[in-house]
Amino acid sequence: MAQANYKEALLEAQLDEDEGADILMVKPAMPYLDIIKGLKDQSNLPIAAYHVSGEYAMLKAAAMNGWLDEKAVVLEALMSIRRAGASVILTYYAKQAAKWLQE
Ligand SMILES: NCc1[nH]cc(CCC(=O)O)c1CC(=O)O
Repeated sequence: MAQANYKEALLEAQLDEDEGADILMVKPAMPYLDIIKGLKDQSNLPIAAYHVSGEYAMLKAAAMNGWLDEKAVVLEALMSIRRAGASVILTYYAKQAAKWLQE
């Protein structure tokens, strides 16, 4: 699949749905927020996003260097995935985010 081709991504996902997919998962998540939004608009299936290790590592490394406020930036990143249309987010920040959201 051509990464630059938005229409092809939506078409491939439609074919997956036609073959009986129960969930449509997009990975990695943040470079493909437009695809998440497009799938949300096109399909009634749950849209899942995989916030992959590289996305986690970028945030964690920057936080460890003191370059950003980890809690604020991570919750904003996860919110952007949610706002794009994902109702499921697989992320290595899951346990930490759950704790932050309960504070
Ligand atoms: N295709 C397998 C698969 N499923 C999810 C990931 C990403 C795992 C991660 O980096 O968090 C990978 C490896 C890859 O595509 O490179």
